[in-house]
Amino acid sequence: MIDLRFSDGELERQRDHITAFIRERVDAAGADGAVLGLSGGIDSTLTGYLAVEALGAENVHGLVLPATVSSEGNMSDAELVAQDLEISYDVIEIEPIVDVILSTYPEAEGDREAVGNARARVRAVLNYLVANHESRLVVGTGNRSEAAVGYFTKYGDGAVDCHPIGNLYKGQVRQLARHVGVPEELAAKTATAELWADQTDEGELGISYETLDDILATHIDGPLSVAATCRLLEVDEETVERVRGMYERSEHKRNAPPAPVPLE
Ligand SMILES: Nc1ncnc2c1ncn2[C@@H]1O[C@H](COP(=O)(O)OP(=O)(O)OC[C@H]2O[C@@H]([n+]3cccc(C(=O)O)c3)[C@H](O)[C@@H]2O)[C@@H](O)[C@H]1O
Ligand SMILES: Nc1ncnc2c1ncn2[C@@H]1O[C@H](COP(=O)(O)OP(=O)(O)OP(=O)(O)O)[C@@H](O)[C@H]1O
Ligand SMILES: [Mg+2]
Repeated sequence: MIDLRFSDGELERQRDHITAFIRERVDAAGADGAVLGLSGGIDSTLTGYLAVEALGAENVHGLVLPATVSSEGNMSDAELVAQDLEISYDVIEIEPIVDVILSTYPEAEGDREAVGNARARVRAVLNYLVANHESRLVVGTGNRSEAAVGYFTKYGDGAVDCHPIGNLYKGQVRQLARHVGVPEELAAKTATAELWADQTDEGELGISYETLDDILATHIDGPLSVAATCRLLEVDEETVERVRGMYERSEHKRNAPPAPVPLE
C-alpha cells in the first residue's frame, strides 16, 4: 500500500483549487450557477459542498432522482444534504420515464445493464432540462478512479459540463469530504451506483478502491511498470493487468467521439 492521503495543507489547497475551478467554469460560460444530481453518495455530496462554497447556496440547484432500485436511506440522505446546504432542490421519480422508454423497446426489459444505464441517462436529461431552463452548468461528480476504469455511464452520469473532483482518487474524495465538514456517516458510506438492486462499486469492479487507487497512482497515472507496481504494492500481476485492461478498454469514454480524418 502507498499513502495517497493529503496533508492538511494540501487539503486546503485542493479545496481552494476546486472551488476556484467551479467559479471559473461558471463565469467563463456566463452561466447563472450550477445544477447537480444528489444521490446521497459521497461524490455528489462533496461536489455539492464545494459548489456551494464556490458559488453560494442560492446559485446551486440539486436534483434528487429516485428510481425503484434506489434505497430510501440514500434518497433521504440526498435530501438532507440539500437541506443542510440550504440549496433549492427537486425530487423527481424517474421510473415512470424509464418505463415509457422501455415500453417503446420492450426487448431491453430485464437487461440489467442496459436498463441501469438508461436510468443514468434519464437523470442526464433532467439535469440538462434544468440547466437549459435556468442557465446553469451541469456540475459532474466523477472522480479519477471511476474515470480511469470507465466506471460511469457514457452520456449518463458522464454527461456533464465539468468535473470538479475529476482529479481525485476515491480515497482522497473521502478525505476531502471529511475536511470540508461532510458528516462522517456520509463520508464513510459504501460506494454504489444504484443502477440495480444491491449493486456496489467494489463488488462489480472486483477490486477494492484502496487497491485500485494504488494501482492507478503507481502504474496508470504514475511511471512504474507492471512488475515494479506488483513489487511495490504486493499485488499480483493479474490484478494490475486487469486494471490496465479496464483503463485501455474505456478510453473511448474519456475522449470526444472520433470522425474520420478529413480527405486531403
Ligand atoms: N471501443 C469503443 N469505441 C467507441 N464506443 C464504444 C467502444 N466500446 C463500447 N462503446 C460504446 O459504449 C457503450 C458502453 O458504455 P456504457 O453505455 O457506459 O456502458 P458500460 O460501460 O457497459 O456500463 C457502465 C458501467 O458503469 C457503471 N456505472 C454507471 C453509472 C454510474 C456508476 C457509478 O459509479 O455511480 C457506475 C455501471 O455499473 C457499469 O459497470 C457501448 O454500448 C457502445 O455504444
Ligand atoms: N438517485 C439519484 N439522484 C440524483 N442523482 C443521482 C442519483 N443516482 C446517481 N446520481 C448522480 O450520478 C452520480 C454518479 O453516481 P456515483 O454513485 O458514482 O456517485 P455518488 O453516489 O455521489 O457516490 P458513490 O460513488 O460513493 O456512491 C452521482 O454523484 C449523482 O450526481
Ligand atoms: Mg452512488
